[in-house]
Amino acid sequence: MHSKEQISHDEYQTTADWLMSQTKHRPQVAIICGSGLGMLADSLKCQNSFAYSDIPGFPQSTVQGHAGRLVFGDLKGKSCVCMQGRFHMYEGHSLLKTTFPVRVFKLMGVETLIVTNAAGSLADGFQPGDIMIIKDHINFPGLVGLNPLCGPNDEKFGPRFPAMSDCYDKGLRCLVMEIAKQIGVAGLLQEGVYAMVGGPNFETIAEARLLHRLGVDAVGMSTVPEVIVATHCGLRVFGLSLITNKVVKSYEDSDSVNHDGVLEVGRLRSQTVQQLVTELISRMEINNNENSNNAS
Ligand SMILES: O=P(O)(O)O[C@@H]1C[C@H](O)[C@@H](CO)O1
Ligand code: HPA
Repeated sequence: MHSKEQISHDEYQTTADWLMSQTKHRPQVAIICGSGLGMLADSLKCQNSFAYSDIPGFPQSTVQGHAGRLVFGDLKGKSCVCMQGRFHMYEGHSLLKTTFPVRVFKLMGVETLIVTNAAGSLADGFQPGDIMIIKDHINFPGLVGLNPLCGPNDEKFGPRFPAMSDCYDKGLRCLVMEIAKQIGVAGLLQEGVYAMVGGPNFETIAEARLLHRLGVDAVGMSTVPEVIVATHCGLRVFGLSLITNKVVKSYEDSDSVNHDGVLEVGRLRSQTVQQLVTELISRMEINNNENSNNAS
């Protein structure tokens, strides 16, 4: 059972200490790359990278389009760490394991987490290739008790009952809207609600209709556990979904979604996503509390 598994504070600290012994970078910003979005790491300068298989305590990526590499580097004067590949519940990882890197980042001094994902759209006005700023989420696994915060609470990371009503930072969302206007891609930008489902199968038509009626704008199989754990330990969060497909909602529709198509849209939009994230990092304010955090 997921909720019986525990990871001690010392285990997170061991991984953080190992990484800090292997790199001089002390990241302020962490980026998690969604399916097909691993190129976000390419803009980092003075890179140090580590295969997940070499990092003590790290799970392994098994999904195509998720390289399984942690890349440290500088971007526009900010120190960053980028996960080229994330962990999904459907791969068989517990939710604690899928979110393991987030707490490690916190212990390394990260203060802002940028999450990206590939997602299918339910909202009528969205098109494949659109980029949705996440303003809120619905945690479907969480509604049935699958939450990374289940089990004993580690007060050193955060409270037993954390608020989730403002987990996607409003200032960063407005900043990205502004950047999109300035770089001429505002027409691609949407804002909406992301819902996490367990996967790995894509939605049935009845499920798609249910999600649509519930007000979900985009659906995917990740991100929410990472955001919950990040919010719990006080990280500032920004999230975006690349809309890779429309979720089929009609029995008359002959379209169907597949992972190769998802990766293809990632490739097509990679430059725009990279530009938005790079400008965001460049312009965001950082507290400069070098490696100081209250989670240690
Ligand atoms: O890691 P993300 O959420 O970007 O991956 C999405 C959801 C599935 O893992 C996969 C389906 O194509 O892409
Ligand atoms: N559904 C769930 N996850 C996804 C989709 C989708 O349509 N597209 C990309 N990830």
